[in-house]
Amino acid sequence: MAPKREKDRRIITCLQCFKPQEVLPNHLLRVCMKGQTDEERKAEVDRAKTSMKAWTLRGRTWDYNAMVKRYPDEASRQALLEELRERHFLILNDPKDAQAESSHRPPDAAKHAQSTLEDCQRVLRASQEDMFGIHRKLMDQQHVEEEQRTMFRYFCEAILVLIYFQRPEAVRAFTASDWINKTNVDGRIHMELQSTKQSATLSLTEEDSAMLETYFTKIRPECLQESVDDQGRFFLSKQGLPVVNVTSDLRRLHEQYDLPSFSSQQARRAQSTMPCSSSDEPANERRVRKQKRGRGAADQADRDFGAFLLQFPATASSSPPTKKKRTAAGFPPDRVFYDRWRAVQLAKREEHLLSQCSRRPPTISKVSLLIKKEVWTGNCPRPKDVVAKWKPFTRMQVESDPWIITTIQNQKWTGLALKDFGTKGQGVVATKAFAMGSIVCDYHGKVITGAEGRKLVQTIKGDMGYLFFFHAAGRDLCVDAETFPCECHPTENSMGRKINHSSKRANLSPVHCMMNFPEGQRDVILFQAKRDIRLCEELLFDYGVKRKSFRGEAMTLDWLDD
Ligand SMILES: C[S@@+](CC[C@H](N)C(=O)[O-])C[C@H]1O[C@@H](n2cnc3c(N)ncnc32)[C@H](O)[C@@H]1O
Repeated sequence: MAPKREKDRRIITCLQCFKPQEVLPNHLLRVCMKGQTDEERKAEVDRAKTSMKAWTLRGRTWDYNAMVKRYPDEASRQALLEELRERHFLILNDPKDAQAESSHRPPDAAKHAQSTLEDCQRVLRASQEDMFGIHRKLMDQQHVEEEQRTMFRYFCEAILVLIYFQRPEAVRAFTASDWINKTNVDGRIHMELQSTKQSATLSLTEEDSAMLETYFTKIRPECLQESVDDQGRFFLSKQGLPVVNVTSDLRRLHEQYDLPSFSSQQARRAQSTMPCSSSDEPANERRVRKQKRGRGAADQADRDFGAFLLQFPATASSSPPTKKKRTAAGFPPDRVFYDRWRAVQLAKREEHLLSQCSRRPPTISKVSLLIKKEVWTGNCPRPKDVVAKWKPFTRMQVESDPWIITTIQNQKWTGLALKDFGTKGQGVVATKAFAMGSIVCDYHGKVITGAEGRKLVQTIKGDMGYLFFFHAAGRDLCVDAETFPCECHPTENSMGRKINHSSKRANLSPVHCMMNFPEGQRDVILFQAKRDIRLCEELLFDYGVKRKSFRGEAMTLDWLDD
């Protein structure tokens, strides 16, 4: 029987003797800090709590696949693996488990013997391959049976219960908002379960997080129904109702794989009380494992994903390596690298599509059209994902963007119209919505730089006609705003120069760029949307006019985010 422990007591490691203590203050008082003051002991307790918290946040789960990548040497890796097992770390994708699957204990034996963590987590390993298959199908937007979707949800619930030791109640109460507010810290996904009575912080591996994300983005939205109150919960039934019984879900997952069922309580008990030492493994099982793990498998395990990518470059247009090709090249026959390869390709394809809509965010129909033009048979990005990933330009993209370069030359900016604003004269309005970060147009005119520009900056104050910018890129430069229409476009309305001033309602920022024109680089002032601009809104920028008596317009330029 498991030793009696108070229900929610947290074990904290004493940083003096490095032994875990149930009641650290008492331990310090009696043993490690006997002769010291209460304040010193209190400070020590705080120090130990902080250390424990940091350890919990960093996680105690190691992924064997990540270890293979980091420690290609088989012998050192095995030594590390043994050490970690002895210290009761949780090893994901442990090669030891793969062989243990077929020889699981019958239900009765599991009831009587104290369950190990491996027993409790067996269902995750047994179902992993199937779940990756469902994950892949969902990513490919292929049809996934209702039953498989439900199993995938059970699997995600089981991850939280059996790997992260959450109580069924906490999993039930887990909300979409908890998930949305997660953060990535050094490759671990930190998430606060705010909705539980005692808020808990989980530190998920990227792999586990990817499964939950797939549920969240591909399965959950299909369950949402307008007439059903989902209470903002993360896990929903196919009717869109919050899941009620996580324990039953777990049991059904076990039944599906013909495995004895393990409860969350058993998993927590196994985690806190059962050693998970390699010596638990019967000698004959170990031998069988060694025999099964032939030289080929060891070699495969030593190869990392980087080598896989070198062998099979993942570009937007490349075909995925078939199982035959993967195995012929000495890589594992399973789909772990294959799946990662497809994820890399998907990202490249999204990048490729986004590069064709760099100036402004695309619409879903535009992305769908772009995808149609490609000859991709599978692994197609979803238009709405592409739209969601659109980001404002980086400086480098802007400076070489062919559309912007051409449009500066021909002054045919789209989505802009002149409007009469009475006392302030004409102004420019948006005839289409511009998303924050979009390049709207340029401030057209001859740019005067160097000594001449500096002289103008110093002497021209008070003269109308020059919109002068100073200290752009560490230099003084002015734009001739007097010659209108400009010499290069005598018949065109240069929209940028018709934009009125507002310091409070400015929706554009002037930014300085060195545009890469075919004839060479040139200074250009572009207007970038400071925020989303609505249809029919007047475009305004801050002229930088500080005093009424000052008749010129001056400003320091912003920089585009790199
Ligand atoms: C670059 S032009 C803008 C276009 C100008 N409204 C026109 O009709 O040609 C700058 C001039 O517009 C007028 N202007 C711009 N913003 C204004 C404002 N907020 N209020 C009044 N006049 C303004 C001023 O006469 C200013 O010198």
